[in-house]
Amino acid sequence: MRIDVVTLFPDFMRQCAAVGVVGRAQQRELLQVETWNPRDYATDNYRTVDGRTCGGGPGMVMLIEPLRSALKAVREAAPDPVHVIYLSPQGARLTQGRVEALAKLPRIALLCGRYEGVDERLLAHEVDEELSIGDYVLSGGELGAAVIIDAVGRLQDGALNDAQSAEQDSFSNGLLDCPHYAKPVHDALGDVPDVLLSGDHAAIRRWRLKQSLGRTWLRRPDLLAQRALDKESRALLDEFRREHAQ
Ligand SMILES: CN1CCN(c2ccccc2CNc2ccc(C(N)=O)cn2)CC1
Repeated sequence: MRIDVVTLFPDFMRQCAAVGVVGRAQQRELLQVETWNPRDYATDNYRTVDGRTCGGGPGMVMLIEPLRSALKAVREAAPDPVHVIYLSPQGARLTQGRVEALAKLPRIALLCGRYEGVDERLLAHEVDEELSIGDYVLSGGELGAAVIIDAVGRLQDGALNDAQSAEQDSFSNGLLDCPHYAKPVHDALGDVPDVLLSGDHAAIRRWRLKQSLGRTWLRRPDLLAQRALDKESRALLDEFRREHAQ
């Protein structure tokens, strides 16, 4: 998969994509992340990328031309069609379901707004989808772009050594993750639950599922409401709720 990022901070974006699982996915050529700086496509001597807000008001707006030229260069850089995403507080909330759909595309481009945002005419003609990573205000779209690069990059085939970890990820099965423990088995902070030391893998799987269900019920009942539970899960959640009520 190829991801092109249009941003005034290319070094920052390249660093975000160079570390960890995503960096390794790039080394394995499972993922390619390229950056494009609108300033390189500004035609005036001052490399201007922003303009005064029409109608008055504080702040500046990103100009059409440098962005349009940068996106043209993005499209021409490779044959596959590009799905252009704009990160903004006005976008649809990003979910794991949307991430999984995006991860299947051959190419996406991430347009990162700064200042007060981008000229609406550019958005209307060049952007396919507007996404928000959450209901809060950031100084630019780059952190949203970094989130998408990571969430989509780690899902590329071969990016994760243990395919299961992608499956067992919280949100992949619509539930919050269960607790995790490492040695020492006994610590001043407490002990590792016995079941995890039992070697009984069926019991361990049930315990983890019960913990995921219980935590989701306690912390994110909205997620539980979205999910049909099978017989086993309903029984485990009832058990958890009985224990929790006592
Ligand atoms: C003070 N203004 C700065 C510019 N900003 C703005 C406006 C439009 C587009 C991009 C931005 C960049 N900011 C973002 C971007 C994304 C998110 C998100 N939730 O995904 C939050 N913030 C609006 C606020």
